Amino acid sequence: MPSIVSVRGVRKSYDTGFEALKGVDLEIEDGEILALLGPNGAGKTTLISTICGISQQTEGTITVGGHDTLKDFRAARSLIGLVPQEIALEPFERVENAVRLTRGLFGKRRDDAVIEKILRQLSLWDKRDSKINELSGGMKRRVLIAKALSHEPRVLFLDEPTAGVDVELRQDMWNVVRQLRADGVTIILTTHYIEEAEAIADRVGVISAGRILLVEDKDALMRRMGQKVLRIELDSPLGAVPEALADYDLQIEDEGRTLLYTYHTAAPRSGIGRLITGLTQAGVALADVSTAQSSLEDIFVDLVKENAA
Ligand SMILES: Nc1ncnc2c1ncn2[C@@H]1O[C@H](COP(=O)(O)OP(=O)(O)OP(=O)(O)O)[C@@H](O)[C@H]1O
Repeated sequence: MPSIVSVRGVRKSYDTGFEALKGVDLEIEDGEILALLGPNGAGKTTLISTICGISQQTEGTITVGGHDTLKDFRAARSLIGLVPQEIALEPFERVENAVRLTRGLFGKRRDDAVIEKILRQLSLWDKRDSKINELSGGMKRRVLIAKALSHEPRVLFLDEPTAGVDVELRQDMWNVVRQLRADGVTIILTTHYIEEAEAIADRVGVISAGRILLVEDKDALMRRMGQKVLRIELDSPLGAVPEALADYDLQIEDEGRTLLYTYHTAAPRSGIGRLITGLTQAGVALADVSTAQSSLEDIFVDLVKENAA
């Protein structure tokens, strides 16, 4: 898939001298939903602000739709919609007006059909004449998205779209995001919720301490996540894996007292039954058995820890 956003060798130092981005390379594919995961202070907001041209990188280049964000700021920015985390709206403004005004700020001519389409898409059409302070929190978030879409951007950045919202509203937001993607909008969202990335992302990026540690297809990550480790504690130490079990990828640990068997939960058969039978037939006595699942959260935590070390 072609890239809609290219980030190459980007570094960003603030006036304090602190380097928040330490050489970021990232290709965002046209039409994808990319979730950016990272601990507090990782540089997610800095990266988004830099791509959107709100702050300028110290080194490196960024293009959006082929336009350089520094040399060709207006053209690049016109392709981007940004939904901030904080709800910052004029309380007494009416919904439709607020969205129309934002379109005007981008220098786009008035187009009521576009505004209607956006409001309908976000289920705000019935609320178009409501004052913003009369809306629920969820509806206010939808207004923020409508404003970000008012100038028909091709790329939409959502900063923590579901921070602090209840489960039902979260599902609702996910549906909105999926619908926008179906309409051809590329979506980048930052999130602290790993299950959010699992639910809607095509790809997942992990950022920590100003570096991108991983960008990977979500399904590939889920397959990794589907790994389980069966830990078998033995009564007495084992020198080698019994011949009959040579086709199992077994690890011997703890001077022969522990056997580790890694298997995929998605596989039709785990092979555990045959393994236990094989061990018993070979006269190996088991003391205890347990399993542990590696989750996206584990992968994430391990990655971040390794990077900090
Ligand atoms: N204007 C600024 N001046 C100096 N340092 C800053 C500035 N803005 C951010 N930083 C620092 O840069 C680092 C990255 O901040 P950033 O807000 O990009 O992180 P984040 O990943 O978005 O975090 P969070 O998940 O908490 O929102 C932090 O250490 C932060 O303190």
